[in-house]
Amino acid sequence: MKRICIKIGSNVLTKENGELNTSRIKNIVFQISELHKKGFQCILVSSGAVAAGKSKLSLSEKLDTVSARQIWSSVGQVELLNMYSSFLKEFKIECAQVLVTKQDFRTREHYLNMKNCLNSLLTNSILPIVNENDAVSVTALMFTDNDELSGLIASMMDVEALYLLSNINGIYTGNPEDDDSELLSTVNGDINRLKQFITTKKSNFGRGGMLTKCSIAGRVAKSGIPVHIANGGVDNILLNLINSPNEVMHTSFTASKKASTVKQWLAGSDGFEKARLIINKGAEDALLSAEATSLLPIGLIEILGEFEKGDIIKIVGQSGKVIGLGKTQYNKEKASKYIGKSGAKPLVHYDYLFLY
Ligand SMILES: Nc1ncnc2c1ncn2[C@@H]1O[C@H](COP(=O)(O)OP(=O)(O)O)[C@@H](O)[C@H]1O
Ligand SMILES: N[C@@H](CCC(=O)OP(=O)(O)O)C(=O)O
Repeated sequence: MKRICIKIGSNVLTKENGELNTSRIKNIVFQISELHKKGFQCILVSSGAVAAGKSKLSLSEKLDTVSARQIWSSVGQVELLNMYSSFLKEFKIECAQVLVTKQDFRTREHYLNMKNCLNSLLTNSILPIVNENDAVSVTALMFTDNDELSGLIASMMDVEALYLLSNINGIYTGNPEDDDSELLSTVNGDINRLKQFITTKKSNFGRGGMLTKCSIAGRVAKSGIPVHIANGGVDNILLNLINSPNEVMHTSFTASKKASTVKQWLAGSDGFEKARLIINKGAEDALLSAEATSLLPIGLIEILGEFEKGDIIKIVGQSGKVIGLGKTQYNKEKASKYIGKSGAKPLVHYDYLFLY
């Protein structure tokens, strides 16, 4: 069964004034129904709630931005799901609303509950429509945007591909409006070179911007899932991307070797680390070499924060470069005794290490 995750940005789903774009949503639903007929399982991560609510409700300017966003998103979400649900019914497809927060990815229990729910929906041919629970997810607890959420869902559900549908054809080598900017068709590996091309400009209701989109696409591709950025405003873009990708303007992030489910989980755990381990150059070179290498305490310079056995930690080089995320084999107290010393077993075993 081919399983894919499709993320659709606010600007694809709404008109300039923020109202939901019914013809666009109808075409998206049509494409999903066609994919269902071809045996695809689809997970839809849909933005658009805040925009839809904003177009419906004008609020007092005195109202603080958090409350305004909570009102708009909770009212807009009703509009959004109602529209999806009524259009899907024409194809005899049921949909389900799944609202999540970043915290739900922090605890293994919530993570597995979410995974079980999505698997159960998919095996019953129900379309899960996932969005951030903006009613409770405010300030620090938020995802950067639904690109991040869709990357976490893609890793968690081990999909065949992640499609990020935006209001742009893909990543350009400069300002997309400039004639001499070219569309990048493929991105292999290191995404740092893309940063020179990307401006902080966002679409009207966009939250994260292209830089966020790229870093998430790069991480998901590194964990073994191909990612495609394309223009959701083009009719049948998804069907064309899947059926004849070479004829469609888009940017594809080539997937590395598929990581294990544990590594996929670690890949999505950025921000949930309990501590940071500063490692020396020798350890950094060893971890980043072609050899499968575990992190030994002899390579540690400093431990910032507390951790217990089994906690997630972030590994950082002396230069400040983030090397990866890992799950510890023992706690900080024991690790501290072995900093810079040989003779201890690996603090992070290779099987529980995700390298950027
Ligand atoms: N080099 C670039 N190539 C393509 N888009 C870019 C680039 N630099 C900045 N952008 C901007 O990124 C926007 C898409 O990001 P975002 O607003 O977060 O979209 P979405 O709402 O779909 O997540 C585009 O509308 C474009 O204005
Ligand atoms: N939960 C928010 C998502 C905001 C968001 O990530 O928007 P976008 O950057 O357009 O995908 C909403 O539904 O409006």
